[in-house]
Amino acid sequence: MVMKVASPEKVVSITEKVWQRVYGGINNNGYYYHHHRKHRRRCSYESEDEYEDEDGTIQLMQMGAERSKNVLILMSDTGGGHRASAEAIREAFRIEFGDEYRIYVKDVWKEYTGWPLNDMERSYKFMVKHIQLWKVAFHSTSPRWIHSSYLAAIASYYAKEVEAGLMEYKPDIIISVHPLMQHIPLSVLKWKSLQKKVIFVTVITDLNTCHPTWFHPRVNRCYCPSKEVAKRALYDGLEESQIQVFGLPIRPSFARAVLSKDDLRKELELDPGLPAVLLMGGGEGMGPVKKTAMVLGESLYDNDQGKPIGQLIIICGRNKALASTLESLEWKIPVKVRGFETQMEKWMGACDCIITKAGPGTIAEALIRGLPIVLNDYIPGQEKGNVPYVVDNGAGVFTRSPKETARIVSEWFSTKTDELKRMSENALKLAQPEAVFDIVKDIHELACQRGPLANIPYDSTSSLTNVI
Ligand SMILES: CCCCCCCC/C=C\CCCCCCCC(=O)OC[C@H](CO[C@@H]1O[C@H](CO)[C@H](O)[C@H](O)[C@H]1O)OC(=O)CCCCCCC/C=C\CCCCCCCC
Ligand SMILES: O=c1ccn([C@@H]2O[C@H](COP(=O)(O)OP(=O)(O)O)[C@@H](O)[C@H]2O)c(=O)[nH]1
Repeated sequence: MVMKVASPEKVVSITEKVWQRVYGGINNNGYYYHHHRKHRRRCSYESEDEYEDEDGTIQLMQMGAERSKNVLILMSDTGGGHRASAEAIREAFRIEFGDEYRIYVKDVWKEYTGWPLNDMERSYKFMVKHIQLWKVAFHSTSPRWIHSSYLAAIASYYAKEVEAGLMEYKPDIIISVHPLMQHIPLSVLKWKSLQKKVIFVTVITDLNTCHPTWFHPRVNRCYCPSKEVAKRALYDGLEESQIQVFGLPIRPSFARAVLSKDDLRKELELDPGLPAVLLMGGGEGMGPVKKTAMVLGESLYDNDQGKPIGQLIIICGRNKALASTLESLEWKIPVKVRGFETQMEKWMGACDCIITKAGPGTIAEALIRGLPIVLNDYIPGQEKGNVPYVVDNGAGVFTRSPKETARIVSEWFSTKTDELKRMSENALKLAQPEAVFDIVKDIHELACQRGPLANIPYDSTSSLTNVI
């Protein structure tokens, strides 16, 4: 719908009225003069030609079409990967589309609901510490009838709170990057008759053996990071048209980093000449980090020559106890112990290989940096399949033994440098640095196909409490 008006003052007053009706306020950027085009990538229905007017009368796009679209990314800090992917998507939207999208990254469960939804971080940490418990929880909840009924019950119990949490951000698009954030919000959208208006997409952040809660038949798109996951999605009942395989979304700073290894080492105060191994365990510093560090501290020291053959960087993430224990130790080789780092692309860029548990985010980042990977642990269930993904593609090895890990890295730094090089090349072949851009462009396409903004009546829909 195009509205013609005689003067700018008039435009403002009509716009104001509509903004007030739909959003309860005035948005200064929410109206559109056809000579004022802000971003070349805007949806084609906003093209200048369509709205050209010979007499120069100012034309106004459909109300709200030029306002920023609200995108709500649902995540939880259960591990570090969901936040990292959410931030990657936010950054890619900003790079590709400027202020056309306003992005909110939120753990709506934590902010708005009660137990157990608001306590997932702690429960998850507890469960993965008692790994058998996690294994049972993961596998026993895999059948659809079990997780669907359980999540439906939670959805009804917390309907009002989830509704408030979602509606606060007035989303035009909802992106879930978490396995437990499909069913409940989609139920709420259905109850509010908003399903046809709000675009809902899932971005899966597990590379292979992901939990079936990721797959919900009512999503507009399900972005799978690998063909293996896409097969699972099809098997679980999603249509081919719902599935896209681009890769796991990694922060654009990884794809766009330009600094050389030498410069990074200078900046991070590392030894410029010694090969470097990065040791980590996801956002929470999990896995056999301490034991591995201690064995490496010995094996990377050449006793015959009385000098180190490598240096060690340990990133402990949010595990403060681990960081302070490691800091208190004496080392024969150069060692850097760090807590939670926000510029992982720099630390990875300064190193020659990595030792990590099989976290999908860390793996995908290491592949982009061409780092051969020693996988020293995995969480049963969702991380199990990441091991063959790396090993079968020749980008790394798997061993749970700290001694074996130390032996492998020492050889890579001395007698087997050719193997290190070959694995680095294989890692680069597997890398998908553009995935996050492909994902946001596809979401943008979906938004364009939906046409001008739907004027979603967030304020006027009846409360869920009347529906349930
Ligand atoms: C006989 C059966 C009775 C069923 C009763 C249900 C009891 C519910 C108890 C436990 C729930 C267990 C949930 C298992 C499904 C989780 C799916 C999954 O894959 O989760 C993974 C994430 C963390 O992922 C990390 O992400 C990284 C990605 O970058 C990376 O992959 C890393 O490797 C991963 O570790 O796990 C969670 O988020 C788990 C949250 C723990 C929830 C704690 C229990 C709280 C109870 C209920 C919450 C409501 C949801 C219940 C869902 C039940 C059905 C699935
Ligand atoms: O100090 C740290 C440690 C980890 N990470 C990031 O946290 C994510 C970890 O995700 P992964 O899937 O590997 O494991 P999870 O922590 O989810 O189990 C990766 O993007 C890491 O780069 C980070 O930014 N800073």
